[in-house]
Amino acid sequence: MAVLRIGFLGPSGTFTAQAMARFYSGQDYEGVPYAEIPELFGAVATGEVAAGVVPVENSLEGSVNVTLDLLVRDPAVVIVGEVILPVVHHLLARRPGRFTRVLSHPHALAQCRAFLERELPGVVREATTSTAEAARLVASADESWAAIGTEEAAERYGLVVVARAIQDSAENETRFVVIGREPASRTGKDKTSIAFSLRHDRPGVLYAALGEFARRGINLTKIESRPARRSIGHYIFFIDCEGHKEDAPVAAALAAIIKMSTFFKVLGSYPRWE
Ligand SMILES: O=C(O)C(=O)C[C@]1(C(=O)O)C=C[C@@H](O)C=C1
Repeated sequence: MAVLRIGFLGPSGTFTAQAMARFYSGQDYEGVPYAEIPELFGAVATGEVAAGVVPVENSLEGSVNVTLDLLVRDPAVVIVGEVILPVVHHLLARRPGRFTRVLSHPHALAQCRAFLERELPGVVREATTSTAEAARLVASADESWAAIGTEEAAERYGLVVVARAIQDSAENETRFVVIGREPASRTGKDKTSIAFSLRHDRPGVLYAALGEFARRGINLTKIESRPARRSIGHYIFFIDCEGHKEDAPVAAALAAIIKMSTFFKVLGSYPRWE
């Protein structure tokens, strides 16, 4: 059988690469790095790769907005799995010293805010497309540049770990989703992700929508709203619930919500990460 080609937010040494390795452990696969999340969605949609792994939310910083927006907008892509990983950041450099610039993914810089304010006040923070890309750039830059990233990135790009575990919380973790073109099959331990916009024609519609889950005893694992990218006051709600969209109670709740919605999309039903 042909080796599975799996897209991930690269280059090698990102947290997304770790998530891919966990999800596909024991399987014969080849990781294909993409520098940007939209490009990776495109590669999954066209079949250039069989599936892709992207970050979706972090326990300190919240959602990865570009991923949520693409899950809503891309008609060819569904969530087929999830991975939740502890995220431990290190300060990486060519050698210890005084730093003038620190590079990383904006989410990583934000997850280390307290350390940066305390230990590197006034040092310029520069956003990169991933933590590993920051390490790759620092490896060939001035010695006063540092990166925030994984130990694996330090090894891969020839850097040393200057400060360990610099994230604001020891409990820091990121949830990743695996995206594909064909829905995942039902396992009995599934989760369903939906996105919808509600009609504005009567009070209490969000309350009514949540009630459809509550009165069927369906547990929600996430609720979030994002701007619908129109004018103020228009939102898209993102809900994750336990169960598969074909389980009778979930199917009934979703059917009721569709009737209250101006937009509705099942982003996927997939095995829960445990
Ligand atoms: O840059 C990386 O290493 C990534 O995999 C991206 C990412 C993110 O987008 O949140 C993933 C995990 C961490 O939360 C920090 C960065």
